[in-house]
Amino acid sequence: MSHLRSSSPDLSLGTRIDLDDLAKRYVVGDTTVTALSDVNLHVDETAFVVVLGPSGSGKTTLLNMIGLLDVPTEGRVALNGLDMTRASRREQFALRRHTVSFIFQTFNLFPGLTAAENVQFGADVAGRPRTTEVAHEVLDRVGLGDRVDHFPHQLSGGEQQRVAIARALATDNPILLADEPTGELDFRTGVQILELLQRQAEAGKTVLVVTHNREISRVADRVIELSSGHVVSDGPPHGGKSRTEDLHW
Ligand SMILES: Nc1ncnc2c1ncn2[C@@H]1O[C@H](COP(=O)(O)OP(=O)(O)OP(=O)(O)O)[C@@H](O)[C@H]1O
Repeated sequence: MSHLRSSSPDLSLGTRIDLDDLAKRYVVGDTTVTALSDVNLHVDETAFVVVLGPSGSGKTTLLNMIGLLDVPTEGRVALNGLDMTRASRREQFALRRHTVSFIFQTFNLFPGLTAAENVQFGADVAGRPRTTEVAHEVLDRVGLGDRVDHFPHQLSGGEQQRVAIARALATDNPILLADEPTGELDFRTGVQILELLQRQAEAGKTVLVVTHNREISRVADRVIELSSGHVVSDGPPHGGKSRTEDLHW
């Protein structure tokens, strides 16, 4: 994989995710936990994709595989057609840096940095030029142009999640991976965050949201349902895609 250079701008172009015959097993003492098995998944559209499943079904493990944060026990993970299971750590680092961005349930902002500095950090990590301008531009885009100098503790939960989304957008990476991004938020704020994520998919990103909340899956373009580490269904939401106004939880 010598074509994979750490600073290659080509790496950020695609949004294709391929998981082939994937399995992940954890060995703890005498017990082997199968977190994922026989997973075959292909995402090559820019879309709002929801991975739905109950607690322990393997959602976070799946996200970690796609985000190259962990390696599978069996099978293949490819991003933009590049087989990451055969790549060196350095090559994985390069691809991760230019392809995926993460959004977490608990926001994971740096408490000692302002909103703008948190977002600028994302742009810096991705090696983008003019990161101060980028930070202000994306904070404007998520509706926080008037909060740039606020620290996380001076922001509401929803605003903190917007900063986290802005930090992910500041990387300009094509795939956004969000683990229960509305889990800490009240219903109304959660819906606003979903709308913001939907807009990113409409603007050309692949947005993959992991949740146990079936209601959220109603507004997805595609729902991948996990049960005990298996993909049990994959397609548009039952009854068609709903509008966020029709959600209740
Ligand atoms: N590092 C680990 N070591 C051992 N077992 C693990 C590890 N990580 C996850 N597991 C197990 O793998 C299974 C899947 O875990 P995972 O966190 O992916 O599920 P999840 O669907 O994201 O759950 P939740 O919604 O509760 O976060 C669970 O049975 C869990 O106990």
